[in-house]
Amino acid sequence: MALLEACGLSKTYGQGRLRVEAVRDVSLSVEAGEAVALMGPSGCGKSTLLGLVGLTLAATSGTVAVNGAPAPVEERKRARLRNEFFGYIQQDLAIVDTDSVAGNVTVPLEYARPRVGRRQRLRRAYEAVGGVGLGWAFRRRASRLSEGERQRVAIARALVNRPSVVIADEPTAALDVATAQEVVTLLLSLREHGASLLVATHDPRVAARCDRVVAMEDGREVEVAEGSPSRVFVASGDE
Ligand SMILES: Nc1ncnc2c1ncn2[C@@H]1O[C@H](COP(=O)(O)OP(=O)(O)OP(=O)(O)O)[C@@H](O)[C@H]1O
Repeated sequence: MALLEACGLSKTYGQGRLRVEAVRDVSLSVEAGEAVALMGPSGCGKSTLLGLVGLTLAATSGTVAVNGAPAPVEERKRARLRNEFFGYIQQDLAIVDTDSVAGNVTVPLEYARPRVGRRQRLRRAYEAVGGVGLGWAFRRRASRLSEGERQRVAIARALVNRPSVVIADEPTAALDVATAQEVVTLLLSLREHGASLLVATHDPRVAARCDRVVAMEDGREVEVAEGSPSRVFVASGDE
């Protein structure tokens, strides 16, 4: 049984002339401890698919099962599952610049059930921040950090609630090559704790370090030769 299993997912935005079929009949599974890269040209539906699989978007059709059970439809139950099962790294990072690193990283724990007390929240946040090598910046304002450091804050926040699956949207897009490699190493190290990674990326170097590549084009999954992310990248016309 896959940890996460999506079947026949489709998502249509808008209506009439504004109608966009962003994802069309895509199936995808993620096993425990697996890192899966989602590749394809800009606008092919990667972020939308991450939203559907990560239960932050409602599908037009198709199903998502978590640990073999269908994802709940009711919003409160979905929110709870999102908080317990997933960690998210959004494309724009969604870091509150005016808050400290500690303040940003404790956010998922504020919604955790059963409740996690303040002292425990800070302890776990400090552990997560230390785990990404930013212990020294725990009390620092997020706005004072470099782009690579902010990316690490986003990773710490995604990990703080010990998720089973981390969903990352272009986590290396704004980084130089060396920092991007460090960030990927950090993300892949989650597997040592049994967590899985589903990462949308344009970067073949990121995809090459994952266990498996799922390629998309125009909302659909396309065939990819086993273990050849660079071919996908070239075929997608981005290089
Ligand atoms: N909220 C929305 N309303 C209408 N159309 C949308 C919305 N979000 C995305 N789209 C459209 O859906 C299609 C897929 O977008 P999506 O962001 O999922 O692609 P992507 O592969 O992640 O792109 P990128 O790599 O540039 O982030 C695009 O045509 C986009 O313009």
